This record gives sequence, structure tokens and C-alpha cells, in this order.
Amino acid sequence: MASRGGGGVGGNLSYLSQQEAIRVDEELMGPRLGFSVDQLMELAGLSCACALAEVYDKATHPAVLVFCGPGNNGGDGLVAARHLTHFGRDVRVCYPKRTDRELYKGLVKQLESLGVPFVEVDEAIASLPACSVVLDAMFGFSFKGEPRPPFKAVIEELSGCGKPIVSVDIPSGWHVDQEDGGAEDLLRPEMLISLTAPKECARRFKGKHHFLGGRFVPPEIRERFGLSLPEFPGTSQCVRIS
Ligand SMILES: NC(=O)C1=CN([C@@H]2O[C@H](COP(=O)(O)OP(=O)(O)OC[C@H]3O[C@@H](n4cnc5c(N)ncnc54)[C@H](OP(=O)(O)O)[C@@H]3O)[C@@H](O)[C@H]2O)[C@@H](O)CC1
Ligand SMILES: [K+]
Repeated sequence: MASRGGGGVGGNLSYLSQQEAIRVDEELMGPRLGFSVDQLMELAGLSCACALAEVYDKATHPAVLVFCGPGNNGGDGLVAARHLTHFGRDVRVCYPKRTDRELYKGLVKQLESLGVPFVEVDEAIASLPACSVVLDAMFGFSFKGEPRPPFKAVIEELSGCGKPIVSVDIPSGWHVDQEDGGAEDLLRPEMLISLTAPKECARRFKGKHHFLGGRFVPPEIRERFGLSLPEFPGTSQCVRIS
């Protein structure tokens, strides 16, 4: 059962531990509910693109630099990069640790066919002054330990870059279950988009914008995990938490 307290929804918002987040993921993609990872990633990435676009206007924030990690958080970033391109943003992607899975190869091909540039870490860091907003899709709820290269250097650079950072699901480098601040919190995103439900570490998020995305959680999962979450308005893919 997810823990509650603080945040929106009348101060009764639910937070998932790392183990609970993994269990929710398994349930969604298990035989009872039948989702595929492609489906969930598409909806998660779309919700991140929508939330970013809602907060950071195209006129003032035209250039988006997306950092993608090796797992599904990175996959969400690749999907979001495609939707942001369709929304008219000037997108660049830094994806230094690629996987060989067909899903990821397809996501890369889709971006390449749209003319989205893929840049190495050095080039991405050098291009930070010219970008308007950074999308952090490096690590999500499976992150453990301390960030390893090349992401360690990226997180260090981003921490002092002065650009607004939008984190997908977890601010990269933060330990998922740690409620109170730790020395590892190098990244201070201005915006966090929690997917499915906020994770425990989101209790210490102090940025300006906290959104919920991933509009795919069926009532069965909400009930099983005791999730208290804000309702998505109308047809929106995201909802503001705070
Ligand atoms: N149901 C949902 O809510 C949905 C969730 N979705 C998304 O999936 C995300 C979870 O994805 P995930 O499980 O693939 O893990 P994620 O966090 O991306 O990273 C794992 C990778 O990072 C690596 N790695 C780990 N620690 C490291 C370190 N210290 N330093 C360096 N590397 C490190 C690790 O490598 P390994 O340690 O195994 O070698 C592995 O390659 C979730 O947060 C959400 O964004 C949606 O797509 C769909 C629906
Ligand atoms: K992230």
C-alpha cells in the first residue's frame, strides 16, 4: 500500500517506494492487464511533452535539450523528444548509452527521420547556453547507487547550468526511496513530472512545478495500491500537483 501525506489532493497524495513502483509496472504489463511497454512508454512520453509544453511556452522556450539514460526513463525521453518536435520545438537529444532492443532502435529511427540531431555528451554540454529548457530522462525508478559515467558528469554540469530542468519521473541521481534530502541531490529541477504516482523522493521536490503524467492507470491498480491522486482534467495527458 502506497504511503500518503503532504502534497496536493487535500494533502493526501500517495507516494510509491521503489519496490511498489516496480510492482505497479509488472502488474500493468502482466497477464491480467495486458499493457505492453511500448504503449505505456508512448503515453508516458506524450504526457511529459504535454506537461513541458504547458509550462514552458514555445515563444520563450523554443530549444529543448533532452538527455536520455539507458533504461525506460530514457525511452520516455525519446518519445517526449518526438512529440516536442511535432509541437514545433527545436529538439536535440543526447543518448550516450543505447540499448539494442527493437523498441529503442525504432524510437531513434523515428527521431532521425524527423531530422532531430543526436549529440555526444561534450557537444550537448557545450550547447547548454543555447538551449531554453533541459529534459532530464536519464534515470527513473530503477536507479541505484551513485551515477556512473558518462551520466555523473552530465548531472554535475546540469546542476550549475542555470537552465530550467524538467525531470521525468525522478530527478536523476536522487535515490528513489529517500524522503529526506541527501548529499546526492546535485540536480535541482524546476519541474518534475511524476509518472503513474509520485515516488517517495518526490516529497522533497522543492521546484516550482510538480505534475502527474502517465494517464493509463486503471482503477484496479489505484485500488490495489491505495493510490490517492489528482484527476486528469478533460482530455489532458497531465495534471498539476503543486
Ligand atoms: N509503469 C510505469 O510507471 C512506467 C514507467 N516508465 C518509465 O520507466 C522508468 C523505469 O525504467 P527502468 O526500470 O528501465 O529503469 P531506469 O530508471 O530508466 O534506469 C535503469 C537503467 O539505468 C541504469 N542504472 C541504474 N543505476 C545506475 C547508476 N547508478 N549509474 C548508471 N546507470 C544506472 C541501469 O543499468 P544497470 O545498473 O542495470 O546496469 C539501467 O540500464 C520509470 O521511471 C518511468 O520513467 C514508462 O516508460 C512506462 C510506464
Ligand atoms: K529522470
